[in-house]
Amino acid sequence: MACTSPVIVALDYANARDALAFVDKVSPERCRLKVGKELFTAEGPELVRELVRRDFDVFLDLKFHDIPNTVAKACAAAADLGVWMINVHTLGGSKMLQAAREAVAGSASQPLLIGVTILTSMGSADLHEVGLPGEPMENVERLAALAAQSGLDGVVCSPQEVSRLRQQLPENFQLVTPGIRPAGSAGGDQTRIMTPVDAMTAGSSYLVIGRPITQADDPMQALDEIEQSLQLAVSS
Ligand SMILES: O=C(O)c1cc(=O)[nH]c(=O)n1[C@@H]1O[C@H](COP(=O)(O)O)[C@@H](O)[C@H]1O
Repeated sequence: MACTSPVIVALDYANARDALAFVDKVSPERCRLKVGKELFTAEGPELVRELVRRDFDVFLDLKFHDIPNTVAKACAAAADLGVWMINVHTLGGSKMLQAAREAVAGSASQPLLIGVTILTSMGSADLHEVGLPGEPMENVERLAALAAQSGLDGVVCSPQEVSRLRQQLPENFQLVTPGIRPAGSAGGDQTRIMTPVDAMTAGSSYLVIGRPITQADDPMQALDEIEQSLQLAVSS
């Protein structure tokens, strides 16, 4: 049975043992899983293959950002792992994005190819520091349009930009949103945040959620409460 939940749990654990202790308690129908830089650097592709073998939809979040040739080869290697979704940085520019698109199109498994716009940890002061003028919203709009023109399947953005992007981009364009914080949970290093229900109401396709689940005293209860809030919102 395919997963119908929008929740992608970010497995930001230091090692496979800790990650699998969480994974053992969930099923592929219940949620999707994200493997990012910490876990991948520690454990490599074998853990990714194991999650794919267990039938999970895996988002391999390595945010490739390099010259077009290197990114294309990295995307092809990521696609060969059989993952469901991969990502690249849109700030790599259209030539890099198109090279990534061609590489994924030529792969056997053809994962969804998603472009990171402006990291959800960044506010306007952080953008100005690196020479990007304006507010996060206008930068995200510009980079999302570039991703769409370059043939990507969607973008990573904050939930705060979703309702604007939904008016500008094709209906099937995937809006993948980290920066999700249930009411009362710590923001941590995230700047542009929203609750799970508000993000879905705005039009997010997927909610990427890490610490509010993985660092909770009871991760399964935290996941359960998020799921229940989403179900309540749908039925009300
Ligand atoms: O590409 C991502 O997944 C990503 C992009 C972004 O702009 N912001 C962002 O937080 N992420 C990832 O989403 C996850 C969010 O984790 P929490 O802040 O713990 O919920 C982390 O694994 C980040 O690496």
